[in-house]
Amino acid sequence: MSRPPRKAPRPRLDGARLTAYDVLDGVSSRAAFANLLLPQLLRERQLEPRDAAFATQLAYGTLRAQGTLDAVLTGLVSRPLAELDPRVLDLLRLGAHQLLDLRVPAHAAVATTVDLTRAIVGTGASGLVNAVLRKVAAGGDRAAWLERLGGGPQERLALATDHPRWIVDAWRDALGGEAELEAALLADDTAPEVHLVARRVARDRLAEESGGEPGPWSPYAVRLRGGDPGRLPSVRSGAAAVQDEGSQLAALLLTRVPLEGSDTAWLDTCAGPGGKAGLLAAVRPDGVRLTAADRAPHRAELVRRALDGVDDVEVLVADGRQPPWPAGSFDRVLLDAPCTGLGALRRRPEVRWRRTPEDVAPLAELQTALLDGALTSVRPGGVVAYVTCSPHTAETVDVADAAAAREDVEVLPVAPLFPEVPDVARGRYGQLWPHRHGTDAMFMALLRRTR
Ligand SMILES: C[S@@+](CC[C@H](N)C(=O)[O-])C[C@H]1O[C@@H](n2cnc3c(N)ncnc32)[C@H](O)[C@@H]1O
Repeated sequence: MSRPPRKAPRPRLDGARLTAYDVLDGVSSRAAFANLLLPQLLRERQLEPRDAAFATQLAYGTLRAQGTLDAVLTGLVSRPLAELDPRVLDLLRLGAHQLLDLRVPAHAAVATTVDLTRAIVGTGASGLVNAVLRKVAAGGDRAAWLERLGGGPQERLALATDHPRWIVDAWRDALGGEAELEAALLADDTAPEVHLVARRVARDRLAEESGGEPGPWSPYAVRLRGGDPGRLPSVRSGAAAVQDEGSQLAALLLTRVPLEGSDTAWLDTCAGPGGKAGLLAAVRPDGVRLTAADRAPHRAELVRRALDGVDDVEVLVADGRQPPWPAGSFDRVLLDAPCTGLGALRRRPEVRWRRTPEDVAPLAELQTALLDGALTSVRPGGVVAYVTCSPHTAETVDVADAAAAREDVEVLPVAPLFPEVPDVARGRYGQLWPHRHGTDAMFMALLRRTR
């Protein structure tokens, strides 16, 4: 009996690099979100902590640096990058990131990427990857490549900080100049700390339980240095939750002014998945009923779960542009509007390359209609907090200014309501920044219906 021919041994693939590649592939071929896919793969594959950390660094770093990596690769392949097999492009980016941004020795970065290419795409492609990555290595480190790529100061800043040019321009506009621009862009490239919100547990007890520190701005915030918040008993019971300290301030803004007359009906008009509604439910005075609505049934379901067991709340599926409740039903309304999410780029490394300037105008139109709906929902004398996790002027100041131009609307300046938070004023409105406050870049406006 003849023995079957032995298969050539497959190179042992490096678990961290394979996992990073699978994240890049999920993002480019299925529009996956890296911050959801990566933890799932790490759980399934049970990588050693060191490998898991390396996979995270590789995947997030490659996704963030895509623009710079593509600028380098463009000159080294004979075809436009868009015409390459997308798997090959992801592998080239993964290899180039190790060569330019990490202290991985060139031979290791090239050899491991070639092995991956052979296993994932085939031998033919591995030759191309080998040749291109050798040219990347021969061109020196990131600084040398940036010098070679040239461009004007703004283009260089975009490449050096791994941001698309249009976002650099939007940041400059929102910051009012160059002074903090580079610091703001670099802060966007740093993984955020995990923040907790103490909803039905004392903040000090939560800090003790988690080993974290009280947050500097929100009286409910705890900032963690590490560890898995999902293991904490308070998080498991729903007494605490993961929530950026900036989002906590944005929800608290709604509560910071006294009202004349009734103050018993609060509305969160875009509530899914329920983070801010959870905090509002916890901090409202006795006798206040909270209504939380979302247009998407599955998002409303998430709100229902977030508020499970909480008294005096109602969760509805409703379109905030055409409120189904009578006009003037509420004393306070939070509108945490759908937006580009450009203020949370630290959390979602691929979003800066997925979003385009064309996304902004339709969102601004939706935000304007939602703010109109929120102002219809609030009674004369009541307040609307308009917040976004984007600092882009068209989604923030422009939307709020347009509403403020109505004769029945008055702007309540935000900064005096947060005396403990430095440098929060953006004119009459409020703006948090990662580089200033260690939070997402949340925008906040507070409007009162005068009649
Ligand atoms: C920024 S998220 C809200 C986050 C939420 N406030 C929190 O803290 O967890 C925006 C939400 O608006 C919802 N939305 C989008 N268009 C809407 C509309 N026309 N009416 C009501 N909700 C809408 C989306 O489904 C999404 O859940």
